[in-house]
Amino acid sequence: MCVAGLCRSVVVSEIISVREEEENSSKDNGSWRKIREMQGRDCRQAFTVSYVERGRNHRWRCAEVTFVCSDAALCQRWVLSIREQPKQLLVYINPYGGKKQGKRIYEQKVAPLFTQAGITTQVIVTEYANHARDHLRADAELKQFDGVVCVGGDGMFSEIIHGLIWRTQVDSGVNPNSPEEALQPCSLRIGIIPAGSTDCICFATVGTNDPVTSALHIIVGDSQPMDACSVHHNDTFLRYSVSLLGYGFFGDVLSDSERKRWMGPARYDFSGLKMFLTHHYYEGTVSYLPAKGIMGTPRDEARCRSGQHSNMKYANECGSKLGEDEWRTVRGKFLAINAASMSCACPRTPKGLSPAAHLADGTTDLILVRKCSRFDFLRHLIRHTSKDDQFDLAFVEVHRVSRFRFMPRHCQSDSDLNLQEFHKRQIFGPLCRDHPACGCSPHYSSWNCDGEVLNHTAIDVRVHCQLIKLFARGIEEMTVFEEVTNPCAI
Ligand SMILES: CCCCCCCCCCCCC/C=C/[C@@H](O)[C@H](COP(=O)(O)O)NC(=O)CCCCC
Ligand SMILES: Nc1ncnc2c1ncn2[C@@H]1O[C@H](COP(=O)(O)OP(=O)(O)O)[C@@H](O)[C@H]1O
Ligand SMILES: [Ca+2]
Repeated sequence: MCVAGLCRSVVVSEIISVREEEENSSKDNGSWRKIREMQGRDCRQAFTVSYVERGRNHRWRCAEVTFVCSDAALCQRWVLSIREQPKQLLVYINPYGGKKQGKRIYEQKVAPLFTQAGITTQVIVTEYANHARDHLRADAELKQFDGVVCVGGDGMFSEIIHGLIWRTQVDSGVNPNSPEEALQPCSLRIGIIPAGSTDCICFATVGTNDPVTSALHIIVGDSQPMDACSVHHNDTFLRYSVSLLGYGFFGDVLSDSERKRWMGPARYDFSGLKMFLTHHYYEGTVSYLPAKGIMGTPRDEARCRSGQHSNMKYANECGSKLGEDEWRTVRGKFLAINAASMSCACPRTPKGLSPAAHLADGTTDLILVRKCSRFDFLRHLIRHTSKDDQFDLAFVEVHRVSRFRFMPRHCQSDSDLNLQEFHKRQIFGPLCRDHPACGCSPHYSSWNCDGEVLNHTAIDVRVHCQLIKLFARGIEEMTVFEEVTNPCAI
């Protein structure tokens, strides 16, 4: 089918909207006359298709093409051809995330696209922390929605999954508090409109932090399954994590930066530099269950890409219980203990904390950075921003695991303490009890759990394969184009 003499085609699954052109419409600015001149008098039907056009760096934009034909039935089939797209969405906006632009970004860039695509919305601008989580847990009439949209950063996304996962378990009679329970996957998809400080979950699942691109992934109804870890302390549920669980460096950066929220996203640079200079290390024991039956390792060259590895469920996942004897243990002094359940790519590190990690394979990559010199730690950090392998250093080890535990050194009673209580005690005592005057490392760091500080240090982490779904498709290989469907052929 030709437009202005050019043969054009559109990928059916990337149609945003289709509208019939009315011949006598008041909006007709002579286009029908032009269509007739070029296509002949037989052309009685025309329709305009809005579709996804790819730009640079995984960005999507909306483009339009008008098709003409003589056959009304063909035209109708096109109008009905849009595949399952969401029709009703529940939108939560965090007005205080990132640079406080969430509301403006949604109203100016996203809402008009939803309207064009015929999507209706219920919009809730949050009024306090955990507003969205609590609304999803108890109040939201979820049956009427095809998905939930989160406008904010990783912390806001974390609220949404906590609400949704909890609600799904309670509705299906699963005890969300038990670390041994197989959790019920959430059926509603979540869309992320990036409006936070790091926005790593959006970047690692879409390839860019661009609100329009994210809105278009929602409109075309993309679906990307994603793993989530449950974090427990002594059989008490603490939180879920989908991206980074970090103790030591990333935990300290987060807790320091929370006191500097007024700085906006720059707080992470400030606290990052401060914590790098402080150079604290922490002692403890990490035990882990290596992932079984896996098809890759954290040292692979291959990346998690759309339609390839991102949807691989490894044999170990969701699966057979591994015996207690298969646990491995590492004791030592660590600058950082990180678990990356996805690459954790973000503008700070476009390849990510664990570049070969997969979104939906039922595993997390456990990265142990042992105590080393400041210079060596800097080498490790800088490698996140270059082609060099950040794991190819003597003091770094990385394991693909399905479960892990951490126990800080020092007395059991300390590690059982709620961290707030522990920090209170520290105010009245020296940081290091062994060497009161030396100013060396404190005993405990805290865990950075997708950008939220955890109150306990001793934790038990289990990966739940494909527990949630996003309106995304993973990062596309730049050279790969999907099969193109010519409208003449439908
Ligand atoms: C000298 C060059 C140093 C380069 C360091 C590169 C390493 C950066 C890794 C960043 C990993 C980010 C993982 C994502 C974490 C987010 O969940 C969390 C909260 O995000 P948000 O809610 O949007 O604010 N962000 C962080 O914890 C920030 C870590 C920044 C560390 C410098
Ligand atoms: N209305 C609100 N007022 C204050 N805090 C909020 C509000 N809505 C959400 N939050 C909290 O703000 C924190 C940070 O949100 P996020 O969107 O991740 O921004 P950032 O990326 O800048 O950290 C989250 O912990 C979330 O629970
Ligand atoms: Ca994973």
